[in-house]
Amino acid sequence: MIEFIDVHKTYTNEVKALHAINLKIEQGEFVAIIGLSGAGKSTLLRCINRMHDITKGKLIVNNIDVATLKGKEIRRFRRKIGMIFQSFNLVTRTTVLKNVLVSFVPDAPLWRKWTGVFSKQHKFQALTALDKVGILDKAYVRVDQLSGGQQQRVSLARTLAQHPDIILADEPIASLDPVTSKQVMDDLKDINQNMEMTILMNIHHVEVALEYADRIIGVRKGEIVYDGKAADVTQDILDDIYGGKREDMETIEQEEAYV
Ligand SMILES: Nc1ncnc2c1ncn2[C@@H]1O[C@H](COP(=O)(O)OP(=O)(O)OP(=O)(O)O)[C@@H](O)[C@H]1O
Repeated sequence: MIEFIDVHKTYTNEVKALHAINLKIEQGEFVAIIGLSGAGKSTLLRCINRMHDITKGKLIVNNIDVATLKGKEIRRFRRKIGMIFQSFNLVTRTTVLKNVLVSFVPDAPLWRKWTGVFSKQHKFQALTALDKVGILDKAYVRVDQLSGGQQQRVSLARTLAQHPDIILADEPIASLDPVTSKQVMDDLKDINQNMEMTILMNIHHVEVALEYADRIIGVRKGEIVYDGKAADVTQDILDDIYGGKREDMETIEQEEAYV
């Protein structure tokens, strides 16, 4: 479970990115975080695996108080939290398989890291993950010879090979065409349903968020303004998340009342 208890995040430049966030996400949920650019979506996601430190409140992930982790504990903790990015974060000049095997590096003995020799078991796990996302046939192909969608699948396979409890997806389809986006979203849904991994995703494509996620969290100016079922999201709710149109309307109505 992921639990935010009155979490605040202020960056060193005084930008208040998160304000009084209270949130509980149960294991196995598929959640999409939506909101305008700069609303705080990435910050919220990146606090979960301690890429950013929170400045106030408490953040509990799988019964661990994230702020108390130090050094090696952070690395161990992160192994249970996979992350995929808009930019895929792959080493493009090497093979797909080697990119997936990298997920085992923290566990590998030092000599294996130096020589790049991985155990049969790790290779089997990496190939299984590639099979799971439908690109087993690309295992020995260099990443720079793959399409964007295939590269995102490699990144997903690398995450799956870790067997995480949680997958954080930061704009996973932002640089993909609609057809490839659908394949990646189908993969995420399948992983969520069949492997019971929690998926927490930042996304600008509202229609995709509503189609795939079970729960929507709407963030505006660092605050949660909607938290509920995707099926219950209305146009009014979207207007509220994206720019406070309703507030503007109320102001206009009040001004008109004075004329
Ligand atoms: N490392 C940082 N240092 C200082 N300020 C930051 C940093 N990262 C983000 N911010 C600021 O914090 C606020 C929230 O940013 P964040 O990236 O979380 O928003 P977002 O909703 O993910 O935006 P986008 O959709 O454009 O990715 C913004 O005002 C941003 O400029």
